[in-house]
Amino acid sequence: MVILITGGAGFIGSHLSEQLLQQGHQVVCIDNLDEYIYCSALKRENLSTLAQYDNFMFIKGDIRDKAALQQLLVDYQCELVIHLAAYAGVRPSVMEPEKFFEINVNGTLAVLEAMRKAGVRRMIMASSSSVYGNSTARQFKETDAADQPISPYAASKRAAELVAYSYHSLHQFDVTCLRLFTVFGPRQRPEMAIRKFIERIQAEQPIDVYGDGQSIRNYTYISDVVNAFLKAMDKPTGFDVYNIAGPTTTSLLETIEVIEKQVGKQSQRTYKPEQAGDMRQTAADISKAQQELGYFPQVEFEEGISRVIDWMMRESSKQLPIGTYVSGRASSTCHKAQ
Ligand SMILES: O=C(O)[C@H]1O[C@H](OP(=O)(O)OP(=O)(O)OC[C@H]2O[C@@H](n3ccc(=O)[nH]c3=O)[C@H](O)[C@@H]2O)[C@H](O)[C@@H](O)[C@H]1O
Repeated sequence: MVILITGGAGFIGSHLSEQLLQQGHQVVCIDNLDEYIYCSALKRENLSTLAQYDNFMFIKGDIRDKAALQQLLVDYQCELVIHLAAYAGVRPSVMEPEKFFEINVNGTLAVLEAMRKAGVRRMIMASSSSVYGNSTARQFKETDAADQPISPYAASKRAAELVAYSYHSLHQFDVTCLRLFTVFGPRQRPEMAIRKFIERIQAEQPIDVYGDGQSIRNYTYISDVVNAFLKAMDKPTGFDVYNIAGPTTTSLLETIEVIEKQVGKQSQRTYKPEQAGDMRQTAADISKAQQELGYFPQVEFEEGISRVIDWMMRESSKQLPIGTYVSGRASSTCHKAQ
């Protein structure tokens, strides 16, 4: 199958592309190698892995360029779009909401419109656990209301789902939205907690702990997320949303303890106020994905952490720059995470 992946140079996109290429699919990746959330050198490194495959094609471009996107879809005779391009990150979205809406909502609309004009009507898109807001439900279900987002990022992801629904309704698009729960693994974005914590604990530098440490996350290992996308490709028609999450939940303090144990060092913790836009807890009911997609997460949290640490040890020998979000723009020098 010929598949167009938006945002294919990023963390999830590069892992998914690799699997699809290994399965013999032709992958056309469009990515603007943006520097906003983190350094593009890391995305170029991801691309270098994919460039080894003959069935991989990379186009540096912006998803809002509808004409170019339409041309790509036609030229390569794409049958499916996997839409991952987005500004990610709850906390930066509070500071610059317009940017998040411009890419996550208008960008999604541009992709859908280009698809309509090119006659491609199948999309799988990455949504987010954040759409559930601070719901008091013990485990979020797809049938729960998702109309009280607590960050612009969450609102933008929910809006993208709704725009996609309108294309399903008006133009008979088949759309599958995967609501991903805090994904982690090798190539993870540098400003996300797990990567930041491992790096800083290893380097014996202090870590910031937001709130009282009791917030809860249902972390999901990257290979389980890739598997969810592959399963969704077999799902035939209609419009659906699915929770995609790992097997367990952990509190922030438990997460830090697991990392300390595996790194073999104690953290130096600086407690900071709870961050605006941060969810208190995420926990998924994944029974719909189990029943309808056959999605069963395989990687336990501790095993996932151990794999990330192994990867980071291997990477540190390459001395790659580490970019991060710094007050509204990626650090221009792309040095150490803040
Ligand atoms: O599921 C999602 O939809 C989202 O998952 C992710 O968001 P979060 O669950 O907030 O992950 P992440 O930043 O790793 O913080 C984890 C915990 O560490 C705490 N945290 C974080 C950093 C830090 O320095 N200190 C800290 O205490 C922090 O307060 C939090 O309690 C994606 O970033 C987002 O793009 C989106 O995809």
